[in-house]
Amino acid sequence: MRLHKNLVWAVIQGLESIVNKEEQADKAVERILKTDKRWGARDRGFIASTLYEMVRYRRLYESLAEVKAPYKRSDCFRLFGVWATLRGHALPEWPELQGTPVRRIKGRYEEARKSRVLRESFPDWLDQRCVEELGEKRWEAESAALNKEADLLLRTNTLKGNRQDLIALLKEEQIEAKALPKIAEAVLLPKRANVFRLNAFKEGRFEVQDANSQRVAHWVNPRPGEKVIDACAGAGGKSLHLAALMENKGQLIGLDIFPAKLKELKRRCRRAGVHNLETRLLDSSKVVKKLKGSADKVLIDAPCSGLGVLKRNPDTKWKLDPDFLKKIQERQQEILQQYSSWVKTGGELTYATCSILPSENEKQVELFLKSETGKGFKLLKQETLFPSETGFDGFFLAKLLKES
Ligand SMILES: C[S@@+](CC[C@H](N)C(=O)[O-])C[C@H]1O[C@@H](n2cnc3c(N)ncnc32)[C@H](O)[C@@H]1O
Repeated sequence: MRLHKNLVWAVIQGLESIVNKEEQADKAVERILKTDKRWGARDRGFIASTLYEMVRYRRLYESLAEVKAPYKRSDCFRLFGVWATLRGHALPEWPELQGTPVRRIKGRYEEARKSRVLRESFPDWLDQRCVEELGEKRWEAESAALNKEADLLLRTNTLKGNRQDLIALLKEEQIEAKALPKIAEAVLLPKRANVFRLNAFKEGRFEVQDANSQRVAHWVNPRPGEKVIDACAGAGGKSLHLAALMENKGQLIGLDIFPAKLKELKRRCRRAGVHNLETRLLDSSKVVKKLKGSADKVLIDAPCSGLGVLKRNPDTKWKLDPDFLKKIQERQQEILQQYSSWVKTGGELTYATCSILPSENEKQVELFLKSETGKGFKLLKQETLFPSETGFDGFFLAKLLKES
Protein backbone atom coordinates (compact mmCIF):
# COMPACT_ATOMS: atom_id res chain seq x y z
CA MET A 1 0.00 0.00 0.00
CA ARG A 2 1.28 3.47 -0.91
CA LEU A 3 1.66 5.86 2.00
CA HIS A 4 -0.22 9.10 1.36
CA LYS A 5 1.23 12.27 2.77
CA ASN A 6 -2.00 13.82 4.04
CA LEU A 7 -2.93 10.62 5.88
CA VAL A 8 0.50 10.33 7.47
CA TRP A 9 0.26 14.00 8.47
CA ALA A 10 -3.04 13.29 10.18
CA VAL A 11 -1.39 10.42 12.09
CA ILE A 12 1.53 12.65 13.16
CA GLN A 13 -0.85 15.35 14.40
CA GLY A 14 -2.85 12.80 16.33
CA LEU A 15 0.29 11.35 17.91
CA GLU A 16 1.47 14.79 19.05
CA SER A 17 -1.91 15.51 20.55
CA ILE A 18 -2.27 12.16 22.35
CA VAL A 19 1.25 12.08 23.75
CA ASN A 20 2.16 15.74 24.25
CA LYS A 21 -1.28 17.10 25.14
CA GLU A 22 -2.64 13.90 26.70
CA GLU A 23 -5.75 13.96 24.52
CA GLN A 24 -7.66 10.67 24.90
CA ALA A 25 -6.81 8.43 21.92
CA ASP A 26 -10.41 7.69 20.89
CA LYS A 27 -11.32 11.41 21.12
CA ALA A 28 -8.25 12.38 19.06
CA VAL A 29 -9.11 9.82 16.37
CA GLU A 30 -12.74 10.96 16.26
CA ARG A 31 -11.69 14.62 16.01
CA ILE A 32 -9.08 14.02 13.30
CA LEU A 33 -11.39 11.89 11.17
CA LYS A 34 -13.80 14.82 11.01
CA THR A 35 -11.17 17.18 9.55
CA ASP A 36 -11.38 15.97 5.92
CA LYS A 37 -14.68 14.88 4.42
CA ARG A 38 -12.96 13.45 1.34
CA TRP A 39 -11.39 10.58 3.27
CA GLY A 40 -13.02 7.27 2.41
CA ALA A 41 -13.33 4.15 4.57
CA ARG A 42 -9.78 2.95 3.75
CA ASP A 43 -8.23 6.32 4.54
CA ARG A 44 -10.11 6.57 7.80
CA GLY A 45 -9.15 3.00 8.65
CA PHE A 46 -5.48 3.75 7.95
CA ILE A 47 -5.44 6.83 10.21
CA ALA A 48 -7.28 5.16 13.08
CA SER A 49 -5.42 1.86 13.06
CA THR A 50 -1.96 3.43 12.57
CA LEU A 51 -2.52 5.91 15.39
CA TYR A 52 -3.83 3.25 17.74
CA GLU A 53 -0.90 0.99 16.91
CA MET A 54 1.65 3.75 17.51
CA VAL A 55 0.10 4.48 20.90
CA ARG A 56 -0.17 0.77 21.76
CA TYR A 57 3.48 0.06 21.00
CA ARG A 58 4.72 3.43 22.16
CA ARG A 59 7.49 2.08 24.38
CA LEU A 60 8.80 -0.27 21.70
CA TYR A 61 8.74 2.40 19.01
CA GLU A 62 10.35 5.02 21.27
CA SER A 63 13.15 2.60 22.05
CA LEU A 64 13.72 1.75 18.36
CA ALA A 65 13.48 5.39 17.24
CA GLU A 66 15.59 6.54 20.20
CA VAL A 67 13.17 9.32 21.12
CA LYS A 68 11.38 10.29 24.31
CA ALA A 69 8.15 12.18 25.03
CA PRO A 70 7.29 15.03 24.69
CA TYR A 71 7.83 14.63 20.97
CA LYS A 72 9.21 17.21 18.59
CA ARG A 73 7.78 17.04 15.07
CA SER A 74 10.97 15.32 13.87
CA ASP A 75 10.55 12.68 16.63
CA CYS A 76 7.07 11.88 15.33
CA PHE A 77 8.49 11.20 11.87
CA ARG A 78 11.23 9.01 13.35
CA LEU A 79 8.49 7.04 15.14
CA PHE A 80 6.48 6.83 11.96
CA GLY A 81 9.64 5.58 10.18
CA VAL A 82 9.82 2.75 12.74
CA TRP A 83 6.15 1.89 12.26
CA ALA A 84 6.51 1.82 8.47
CA THR A 85 9.71 -0.25 8.63
CA LEU A 86 8.24 -2.87 10.95
CA ARG A 87 5.11 -3.00 8.80
CA GLY A 88 7.25 -3.65 5.71
CA HIS A 89 6.27 -0.44 3.87
CA ALA A 90 8.71 1.01 1.36
CA LEU A 91 9.57 4.41 2.82
CA PRO A 92 8.44 7.32 0.64
CA GLU A 93 11.14 9.78 -0.40
CA TRP A 94 9.90 12.60 1.79
CA PRO A 95 12.53 14.85 3.39
CA GLU A 96 11.04 14.09 6.83
CA LEU A 97 11.81 10.38 6.43
CA GLN A 98 15.27 10.77 4.93
CA GLY A 99 17.92 8.95 6.92
CA THR A 100 15.53 6.50 8.60
CA PRO A 101 17.96 3.74 9.70
CA VAL A 102 15.93 0.83 8.32
CA ARG A 103 18.56 -1.88 8.94
CA ARG A 104 19.33 -0.68 12.44
CA ILE A 105 15.62 -0.59 13.31
CA LYS A 106 15.17 -4.17 12.12
CA GLY A 107 18.24 -5.36 14.02
CA ARG A 108 17.24 -3.66 17.25
CA TYR A 109 13.70 -4.99 16.90
CA GLU A 110 14.96 -8.58 16.95
CA GLU A 111 16.68 -7.82 20.27
CA ALA A 112 13.74 -5.84 21.74
CA ARG A 113 11.24 -8.64 20.98
CA LYS A 114 12.88 -10.76 23.67
CA SER A 115 11.69 -8.44 26.41
CA ARG A 116 7.94 -8.35 27.17
CA VAL A 117 7.94 -4.77 28.47
CA LEU A 118 9.31 -3.66 25.09
CA ARG A 119 7.56 -6.17 22.83
CA GLU A 120 4.12 -5.56 24.36
CA SER A 121 5.01 -2.01 25.46
CA PHE A 122 4.03 -1.71 29.11
CA PRO A 123 5.57 0.46 31.82
CA ASP A 124 7.81 -1.62 34.12
CA TRP A 125 5.70 -1.03 37.24
CA LEU A 126 2.49 -2.13 35.53
CA ASP A 127 4.07 -5.22 34.01
CA GLN A 128 5.43 -6.22 37.44
CA ARG A 129 2.11 -5.58 39.10
CA CYS A 130 0.27 -7.70 36.55
CA VAL A 131 2.76 -10.55 36.94
CA GLU A 132 2.39 -10.40 40.74
CA GLU A 133 -1.39 -10.48 40.53
CA LEU A 134 -2.02 -12.72 37.54
CA GLY A 135 1.11 -14.85 37.30
CA GLU A 136 3.65 -14.86 34.48
CA LYS A 137 1.78 -17.22 32.13
CA ARG A 138 -1.58 -15.47 32.34
CA TRP A 139 -0.03 -12.00 31.94
CA GLU A 140 2.04 -13.16 28.96
CA ALA A 141 -1.21 -14.10 27.19
CA GLU A 142 -3.22 -11.07 28.33
CA SER A 143 -0.55 -8.46 27.57
CA ALA A 144 -0.49 -9.69 23.96
CA ALA A 145 -4.29 -10.00 23.69
CA LEU A 146 -4.80 -6.46 25.03
CA ASN A 147 -2.67 -5.16 22.16
CA LYS A 148 -4.94 -6.64 19.48
CA GLU A 149 -7.23 -4.32 17.57
CA ALA A 150 -10.74 -4.27 19.06
CA ASP A 151 -13.53 -5.84 17.00
CA LEU A 152 -16.48 -3.69 16.02
CA LEU A 153 -19.60 -4.96 17.78
CA LEU A 154 -23.14 -3.72 17.92
CA ARG A 155 -25.85 -4.42 20.46
CA THR A 156 -29.29 -4.74 18.92
CA ASN A 157 -31.75 -2.53 20.74
CA THR A 158 -34.57 -5.03 21.20
CA LEU A 159 -36.96 -2.19 22.07
CA LYS A 160 -36.83 -1.30 18.37
CA GLY A 161 -36.53 -4.66 16.62
CA ASN A 162 -34.77 -7.99 16.63
CA ARG A 163 -31.23 -8.93 15.67
CA GLN A 164 -32.13 -10.54 12.34
CA ASP A 165 -33.94 -7.37 11.24
CA LEU A 166 -30.89 -5.32 12.16
CA ILE A 167 -28.58 -7.64 10.22
CA ALA A 168 -30.92 -7.32 7.21
CA LEU A 169 -30.88 -3.50 7.50
CA LEU A 170 -27.08 -3.51 7.62
CA LYS A 171 -26.98 -5.76 4.57
CA GLU A 172 -29.07 -3.22 2.65
CA GLU A 173 -26.28 -0.72 3.44
CA GLN A 174 -23.69 -3.21 2.11
CA ILE A 175 -22.38 -3.83 5.64
CA GLU A 176 -21.51 -7.44 6.42
CA ALA A 177 -22.81 -8.44 9.85
CA LYS A 178 -22.84 -11.68 11.84
CA ALA A 179 -24.84 -12.73 14.86
CA LEU A 180 -22.62 -13.79 17.78
CA PRO A 181 -23.98 -17.15 18.93
CA LYS A 182 -23.50 -16.76 22.69
CA ILE A 183 -24.79 -13.23 23.25
CA ALA A 184 -28.41 -12.67 22.32
CA GLU A 185 -28.17 -9.13 20.92
CA ALA A 186 -24.57 -9.01 19.72
CA VAL A 187 -23.69 -8.39 16.07
CA LEU A 188 -20.11 -8.55 14.81
CA LEU A 189 -19.01 -6.42 11.86
CA PRO A 190 -16.00 -8.20 10.32
CA LYS A 191 -15.07 -5.07 8.35
CA ARG A 192 -14.85 -1.57 9.85
CA ALA A 193 -17.65 0.78 8.87
CA ASN A 194 -18.77 4.21 10.01
CA VAL A 195 -21.98 2.98 11.58
CA PHE A 196 -22.86 6.31 13.22
CA ARG A 197 -23.93 7.74 9.85
CA LEU A 198 -26.59 5.05 9.35
CA ASN A 199 -30.29 5.78 9.76
CA ALA A 200 -30.54 2.60 11.81
CA PHE A 201 -28.22 4.23 14.36
CA LYS A 202 -30.05 7.56 14.33
CA GLU A 203 -33.30 5.64 14.90
CA GLY A 204 -31.78 3.92 17.94
CA ARG A 205 -31.84 0.40 16.55
CA PHE A 206 -28.39 -0.39 17.90
CA GLU A 207 -25.53 0.81 20.07
CA VAL A 208 -21.83 0.16 19.57
CA GLN A 209 -20.86 -2.05 22.53
CA ASP A 210 -18.22 -4.72 23.11
CA ALA A 211 -19.46 -8.30 23.39
CA ASN A 212 -18.26 -8.86 26.97
CA SER A 213 -19.70 -5.52 28.00
CA GLN A 214 -23.04 -6.86 26.71
CA ARG A 215 -22.78 -9.72 29.19
CA VAL A 216 -23.04 -7.34 32.14
CA ALA A 217 -26.77 -6.56 31.86
CA HIS A 218 -27.47 -10.26 31.31
CA TRP A 219 -25.70 -11.02 34.60
CA VAL A 220 -27.95 -8.49 36.33
CA ASN A 221 -30.88 -10.30 34.69
CA PRO A 222 -33.52 -7.63 35.35
CA ARG A 223 -37.18 -8.62 34.91
CA PRO A 224 -39.90 -6.38 33.49
CA GLY A 225 -41.63 -4.63 36.39
CA GLU A 226 -38.70 -4.76 38.83
CA LYS A 227 -36.91 -1.86 40.48
CA VAL A 228 -33.35 -1.79 39.18
CA ILE A 229 -30.54 0.62 40.04
CA ASP A 230 -27.50 1.29 37.87
CA ALA A 231 -25.26 2.91 40.48
CA CYS A 232 -22.41 4.10 38.24
CA ALA A 233 -24.42 4.63 35.09
CA GLY A 234 -22.14 7.11 33.32
CA ALA A 235 -23.48 7.77 29.84
CA GLY A 236 -25.46 4.57 30.13
CA GLY A 237 -23.90 1.80 28.06
CA LYS A 238 -25.31 -0.76 30.49
CA SER A 239 -28.44 1.23 31.51
CA LEU A 240 -29.81 1.20 27.97
CA HIS A 241 -29.32 -2.54 27.81
CA LEU A 242 -30.99 -3.03 31.22
CA ALA A 243 -33.99 -0.98 30.03
CA ALA A 244 -34.30 -3.14 26.92
CA LEU A 245 -34.20 -6.35 28.99
CA MET A 246 -36.90 -4.85 31.22
CA GLU A 247 -38.98 -4.17 28.07
CA ASN A 248 -39.40 -0.60 29.34
CA LYS A 249 -41.46 -1.91 32.26
CA GLY A 250 -40.69 -1.25 35.91
CA GLN A 251 -38.37 1.35 37.38
CA LEU A 252 -34.77 1.87 36.35
CA ILE A 253 -32.66 4.49 38.11
CA GLY A 254 -29.30 5.54 36.69
CA LEU A 255 -26.94 7.45 38.98
CA ASP A 256 -23.54 9.03 38.61
CA ILE A 257 -21.45 11.79 40.20
CA PHE A 258 -21.11 13.67 36.89
CA PRO A 259 -24.15 15.62 35.59
CA ALA A 260 -22.74 15.77 32.04
CA LYS A 261 -22.71 11.98 31.81
CA LEU A 262 -26.32 11.75 33.00
CA LYS A 263 -27.32 14.38 30.46
CA GLU A 264 -25.76 12.27 27.72
CA LEU A 265 -27.55 9.20 29.11
CA LYS A 266 -30.90 10.99 28.81
CA ARG A 267 -30.11 11.93 25.21
CA ARG A 268 -29.27 8.31 24.42
CA CYS A 269 -32.49 7.16 26.11
CA ARG A 270 -34.52 9.34 23.76
CA ARG A 271 -32.80 7.84 20.73
CA ALA A 272 -33.18 4.29 22.05
CA GLY A 273 -36.86 4.71 22.97
CA VAL A 274 -36.20 4.05 26.68
CA HIS A 275 -39.04 5.34 28.85
CA ASN A 276 -38.54 3.68 32.21
CA LEU A 277 -35.23 5.28 33.19
CA GLU A 278 -34.85 8.13 35.61
CA THR A 279 -31.46 9.73 36.31
CA ARG A 280 -30.26 10.97 39.71
CA LEU A 281 -27.13 12.88 40.50
CA LEU A 282 -25.16 11.47 43.42
CA ASP A 283 -24.37 14.80 45.04
CA SER A 284 -25.27 14.16 48.69
CA SER A 285 -25.67 11.41 51.27
CA LYS A 286 -29.44 12.07 51.12
CA VAL A 287 -29.60 10.58 47.61
CA VAL A 288 -27.89 7.43 48.93
CA LYS A 289 -30.12 7.15 52.02
CA LYS A 290 -33.35 7.56 50.07
CA LEU A 291 -32.75 4.40 48.04
CA LYS A 292 -31.94 2.16 51.01
CA GLY A 293 -33.39 -1.36 50.85
CA SER A 294 -35.48 -0.51 47.80
CA ALA A 295 -34.11 -2.38 44.77
CA ASP A 296 -34.60 -5.85 43.37
CA LYS A 297 -31.33 -5.57 41.46
CA VAL A 298 -28.37 -3.20 41.81
CA LEU A 299 -25.56 -2.94 39.30
CA ILE A 300 -22.26 -1.41 40.36
CA ASP A 301 -20.26 -0.93 37.16
CA ALA A 302 -17.42 0.48 39.21
CA PRO A 303 -14.79 3.02 38.19
CA CYS A 304 -11.58 1.05 37.63
CA SER A 305 -8.12 1.04 36.06
CA GLY A 306 -9.59 0.19 32.65
CA LEU A 307 -6.91 -2.47 32.20
CA GLY A 308 -9.42 -4.74 30.46
CA VAL A 309 -10.21 -2.23 27.73
CA LEU A 310 -6.71 -1.33 26.58
CA LYS A 311 -7.59 -2.49 23.06
CA ARG A 312 -9.94 0.47 22.89
CA ASN A 313 -8.01 2.93 25.06
CA PRO A 314 -4.33 2.01 24.65
CA ASP A 315 -3.23 5.39 26.02
CA THR A 316 -4.45 4.28 29.47
CA LYS A 317 -1.21 2.26 29.81
CA TRP A 318 0.75 5.47 30.01
CA LYS A 319 -1.70 7.36 32.21
CA LEU A 320 -2.08 4.84 35.02
CA ASP A 321 0.23 4.99 38.04
CA PRO A 322 0.47 3.04 41.32
CA ASP A 323 -1.07 5.87 43.31
CA PHE A 324 -4.12 6.04 41.03
CA LEU A 325 -4.54 2.28 41.30
CA LYS A 326 -4.47 2.47 45.10
CA LYS A 327 -7.01 5.30 45.17
CA ILE A 328 -9.38 3.68 42.70
CA GLN A 329 -9.38 0.48 44.76
CA GLU A 330 -10.27 2.42 47.89
CA ARG A 331 -13.08 4.05 45.94
CA GLN A 332 -14.33 0.66 44.70
CA GLN A 333 -14.65 -0.57 48.29
CA GLU A 334 -16.39 2.65 49.41
CA ILE A 335 -18.84 2.30 46.55
CA LEU A 336 -19.56 -1.34 47.42
CA GLN A 337 -20.07 -0.40 51.07
CA GLN A 338 -22.46 2.44 50.25
CA TYR A 339 -24.55 1.29 47.31
CA SER A 340 -25.00 -2.30 48.47
CA SER A 341 -27.43 -0.80 51.00
CA TRP A 342 -29.88 -0.22 48.14
CA VAL A 343 -30.52 -3.95 47.62
CA LYS A 344 -33.61 -5.25 49.38
CA THR A 345 -33.62 -8.60 51.19
CA GLY A 346 -33.85 -11.31 48.55
CA GLY A 347 -32.47 -8.90 45.94
CA GLU A 348 -29.19 -9.13 44.01
CA LEU A 349 -26.08 -7.04 43.66
CA THR A 350 -23.87 -7.27 40.57
CA TYR A 351 -20.35 -5.85 40.86
CA ALA A 352 -18.55 -5.33 37.55
CA THR A 353 -15.30 -3.75 36.39
CA CYS A 354 -13.51 -3.53 33.05
CA SER A 355 -10.31 -4.67 34.72
CA ILE A 356 -8.67 -8.08 34.95
CA LEU A 357 -6.70 -7.34 38.13
CA PRO A 358 -7.80 -9.45 41.14
CA SER A 359 -7.11 -6.49 43.46
CA GLU A 360 -9.96 -4.60 41.76
CA ASN A 361 -12.15 -7.67 41.44
CA GLU A 362 -12.25 -10.83 43.60
CA LYS A 363 -10.27 -9.10 46.34
CA GLN A 364 -12.80 -6.25 46.53
CA VAL A 365 -15.67 -8.74 46.76
CA GLU A 366 -13.80 -10.72 49.43
CA LEU A 367 -13.12 -7.57 51.46
CA PHE A 368 -16.76 -6.55 51.16
CA LEU A 369 -18.08 -9.96 52.24
CA LYS A 370 -15.81 -9.92 55.31
CA SER A 371 -16.97 -6.44 56.33
CA GLU A 372 -19.90 -5.61 58.60
CA THR A 373 -21.97 -4.33 55.63
CA GLY A 374 -21.27 -7.45 53.59
CA LYS A 375 -22.44 -9.87 56.27
CA GLY A 376 -25.95 -10.29 54.93
CA PHE A 377 -24.69 -11.09 51.41
CA LYS A 378 -23.78 -14.39 49.79
CA LEU A 379 -21.59 -14.73 46.71
CA LEU A 380 -23.56 -16.58 44.02
CA LYS A 381 -20.94 -16.55 41.24
CA GLN A 382 -18.01 -14.59 39.90
CA GLU A 383 -16.03 -14.69 36.67
CA THR A 384 -13.22 -12.86 34.93
CA LEU A 385 -13.69 -12.57 31.18
CA PHE A 386 -10.14 -12.58 29.84
CA PRO A 387 -9.38 -10.99 26.45
CA SER A 388 -7.00 -13.84 25.54
CA GLU A 389 -9.79 -16.40 26.00
CA THR A 390 -12.83 -14.48 24.78
CA GLY A 391 -11.27 -12.24 22.10
CA PHE A 392 -13.16 -9.27 23.55
CA ASP A 393 -12.63 -6.68 26.28
CA GLY A 394 -11.59 -7.81 29.77
CA PHE A 395 -14.34 -7.71 32.39
CA PHE A 396 -15.00 -9.02 35.86
CA LEU A 397 -18.46 -9.91 37.12
CA ALA A 398 -19.68 -10.98 40.55
CA LYS A 399 -23.24 -11.62 41.64
CA LEU A 400 -24.23 -11.46 45.30
CA LEU A 401 -27.52 -12.28 46.97
CA LYS A 402 -28.78 -10.23 49.90
CA GLU A 403 -29.99 -12.90 52.26
CA SER A 404 -30.78 -10.81 55.32
C1 LIG B 1 -16.92 2.09 34.37
S1 LIG B 1 -17.69 3.63 34.33
C2 LIG B 1 -19.36 3.21 34.04
C3 LIG B 1 -19.72 3.04 32.62
C4 LIG B 1 -21.20 2.93 32.39
N1 LIG B 1 -21.85 2.06 33.31
C5 LIG B 1 -21.44 2.46 30.97
O1 LIG B 1 -21.82 1.30 30.80
O2 LIG B 1 -21.28 3.25 30.06
C6 LIG B 1 -17.76 4.11 36.01
C7 LIG B 1 -18.63 5.30 36.29
O3 LIG B 1 -18.63 5.52 37.70
C8 LIG B 1 -18.75 6.90 37.92
N2 LIG B 1 -18.33 7.15 39.31
C9 LIG B 1 -17.11 7.43 39.80
N3 LIG B 1 -17.17 7.56 41.15
C10 LIG B 1 -18.45 7.33 41.50
C11 LIG B 1 -19.15 7.30 42.74
N4 LIG B 1 -18.53 7.55 43.89
N5 LIG B 1 -20.46 7.04 42.72
C12 LIG B 1 -21.10 6.78 41.57
N6 LIG B 1 -20.51 6.80 40.36
C13 LIG B 1 -19.20 7.06 40.34
C14 LIG B 1 -17.91 7.52 36.83
O4 LIG B 1 -18.30 8.84 36.58
C15 LIG B 1 -18.19 6.60 35.66
O5 LIG B 1 -19.22 7.11 34.85
